[in-house]
Amino acid sequence: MTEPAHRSGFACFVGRPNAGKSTLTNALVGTKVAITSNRPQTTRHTVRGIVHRPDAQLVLVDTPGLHKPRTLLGQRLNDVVRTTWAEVDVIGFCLPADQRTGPGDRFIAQELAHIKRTPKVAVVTKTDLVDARTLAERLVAVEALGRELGIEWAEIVPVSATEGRQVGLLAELLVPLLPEGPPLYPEGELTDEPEQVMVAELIREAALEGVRDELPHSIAVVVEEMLPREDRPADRPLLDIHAYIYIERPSQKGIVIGPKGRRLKEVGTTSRRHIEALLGTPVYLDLHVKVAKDWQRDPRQLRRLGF
Ligand SMILES: Nc1nc2c(ncn2[C@@H]2O[C@H](COP(=O)(O)OP(=O)(O)OP(=O)(O)O)[C@@H](O)[C@H]2O)c(=O)[nH]1
Repeated sequence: MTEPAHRSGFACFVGRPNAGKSTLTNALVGTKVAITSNRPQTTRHTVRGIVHRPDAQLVLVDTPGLHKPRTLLGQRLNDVVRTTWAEVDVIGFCLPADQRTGPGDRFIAQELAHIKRTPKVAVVTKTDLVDARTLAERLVAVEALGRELGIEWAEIVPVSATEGRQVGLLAELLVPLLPEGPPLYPEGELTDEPEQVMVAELIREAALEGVRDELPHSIAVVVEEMLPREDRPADRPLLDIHAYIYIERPSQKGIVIGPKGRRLKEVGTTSRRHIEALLGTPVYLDLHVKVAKDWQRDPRQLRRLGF
């Protein structure tokens, strides 16, 4: 018997904010690469996780949520999403099991219906949050949504990323939808997102914690420099990271820094812990807060801030 051909390609998960895309990416890849949170719209950059298997390599592209654009930033994000959709080999449409199909899902599904060539897999996420009967109803509703909009689901798969339920099955079902080809990335590589971008995401995540309502979308982070400290013994390395937290108005400074700088200190401690876990090396983190006026509306600033 001949071995089946090796397959490789790209997949992206789409879905309304909080649908569980990042968590699913992490569960498939097995390492924390994308940023998750219990609040919507934390995933701004295209973060790839790579599933290496003997028979296939699946490159996961994690896109930001598609949403009604109100600012230049919103428009850019939507463009990124559509470009990604047209380029991948398979799209996973994530719908949370614990919520009915809403206008947000419908909006995305309508957009998806225009992308004819790419196979679409409906992934019903967070199955651990519902009973069997509700899950069955959701699966039927998802099928009906596809029929109504003229989308032919290649598969409909219920998963729980946090419990690891059916995550392996999802990978099994995605692989045959990929084209035949050799691995696209060397083994061992989890993501091709530059480390600095991931570090910036971790800092941004920590900076937003607890102040999201006051500062929605007003925080951007740029890592200026990441350098190994010189004159350190080989067994005790230290990575110096210098980063700026950008806000839009001077009045927001107080919120980020907090009384007597306590909040900023917390942000530093939390993000340093996450960065150390990500990079596997001790880190010295130097954080500064800067005002970049109306950065969301200024193309030059947006580019500088990585959007
Ligand atoms: N119980 C349960 N919770 C989940 C599961 N998957 C994700 N969640 C939770 O749902 C929330 C949103 O998950 P994310 O993975 O950040 O969702 P997302 O779709 O990437 O969200 P955005 O980045 O906002 O687009 C987080 O609090 C997760 O812990 C799951 O399988 N079961």
